[in-house]
Amino acid sequence: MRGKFITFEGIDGAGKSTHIQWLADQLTARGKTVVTTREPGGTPLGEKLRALLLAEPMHLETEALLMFAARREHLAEVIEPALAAGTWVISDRFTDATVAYQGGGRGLSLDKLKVLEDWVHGHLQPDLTLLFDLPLAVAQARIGKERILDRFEQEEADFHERVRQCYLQRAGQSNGRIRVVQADRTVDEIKKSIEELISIICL
Ligand SMILES: Nc1ncnc2c1ncn2[C@@H]1O[C@H](COP(=O)(O)OP(=O)(O)OP(=O)(O)O)[C@@H](O)[C@H]1O
Ligand SMILES: Cc1cn([C@H]2C[C@H](O)[C@@H](COP(=O)(O)O)O2)c(=O)[nH]c1=O
Repeated sequence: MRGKFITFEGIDGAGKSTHIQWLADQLTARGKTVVTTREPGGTPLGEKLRALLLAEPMHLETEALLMFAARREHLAEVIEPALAAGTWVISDRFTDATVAYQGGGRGLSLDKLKVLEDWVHGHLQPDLTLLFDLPLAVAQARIGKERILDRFEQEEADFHERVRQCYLQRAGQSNGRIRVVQADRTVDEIKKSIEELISIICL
């Protein structure tokens, strides 16, 4: 049987990474074979593109095209073969991030992004997307202390607010694919919500 494709989304510092390995362990305990991965990245070429994307200033369309180039490679080398082999794939970000960051944050035309989405994975969408949502101030307080900020994390508050609102808008239009997880709660409370949401597609 084909594996399931689960993605985690949210503004920077929302808590995605904290919960991804935990979910992988939960699914493994239920007998699933699971691979965890991330975007941009997930392949040797994708990781090189990630390093450029997170550090080098570039035109916003170049940024969107490189996100999709890395994604094309990721789909071909990791995601599609894994799903076909019955492995579950959990990805830290996917195309919803491009819509939220390059569309909502930077203002790139959503019509152009839709063309790229249809081209690169018109046949495939995540089975479930967990959107970690929380106030920007909470996310920034969490990451502020511990990181050298990358090119996206260094953007002004308005940028991140637009990203957050774009994610929420897309969730509302997703026919239930994108589930909002209230992320300004304790890790244990969030894990409980994730368990409930995952049981929907584990049945
Ligand atoms: N529910 C929570 N309550 C308090 N702190 C949390 C919670 N979830 C995560 N954190 C902490 O917040 C910080 C950011 O979490 P994490 O790295 O998981 O976020 P992220 O969404 O993966 O961020 P990014 O997209 O920027 O990589 C970490 O220090 C983590 O330990
Ligand atoms: C896939 C994708 C990512 N981004 C941005 C969002 C984040 O700021 C970084 C990735 O860093 P993370 O710590 O691994 O979350 O890249 C983007 O702007 N567009 C995308 O499509």
